Amino acid sequence: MAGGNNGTRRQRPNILITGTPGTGKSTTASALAEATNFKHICVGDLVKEKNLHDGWDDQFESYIINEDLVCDELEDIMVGGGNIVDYHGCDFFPERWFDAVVVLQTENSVLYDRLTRRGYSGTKLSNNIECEIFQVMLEEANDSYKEEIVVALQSNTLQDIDNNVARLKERIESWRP
Ligand SMILES: Nc1ncnc2c1ncn2[C@@H]1O[C@H](COP(=O)(O)OP(=O)(O)O)[C@@H](O)[C@H]1O
Repeated sequence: MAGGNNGTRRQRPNILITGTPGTGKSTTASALAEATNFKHICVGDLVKEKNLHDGWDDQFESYIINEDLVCDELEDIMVGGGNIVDYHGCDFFPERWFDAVVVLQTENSVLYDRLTRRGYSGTKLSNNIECEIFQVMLEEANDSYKEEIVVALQSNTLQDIDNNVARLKERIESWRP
């Protein structure tokens, strides 16, 4: 993990929202960005838009993200704070970028339905369900960031989204450099 925490220089915090695909990162991040006037950065979309990848992976049916290009692209933006970043991974970002790391979690049956509706099937579907069962994203967050900034939140219902956004908004508003 590169660098220490020099977040104290930011006037506003940066929040990372992570979790297995389908847990509601994008929905939560965009609602939170709207509620706080922060910038929502969907890393998946950025990778596609700016070609920050090394091609398409047929097996995983996704782009092979180029982590160095993503970090270079975001560095200047992150320095200023006020960002809500969403991505289904967190171990390659510089630790110093984030003041809170939120891991969204969803019950297996609920996640299964969401991913099926999204058109996932076969290995792609089972890989993602396993990722959630084994809490891979929570473990990655705990391995990559200080315990006190990692928070796991349930994302099963629309009410959960409202609660999570309200809670995170409060945390953002009470944050001090
Ligand atoms: N907590 C939730 N309750 C109900 N539906 C949800 C919830 N979170 C996400 N969804 C729905 O599940 C789908 C995937 O959500 P999305 O935000 O795109 O997930 P992610 O960004 O983690 O892949 C969307 O159709 C969204 O409306």
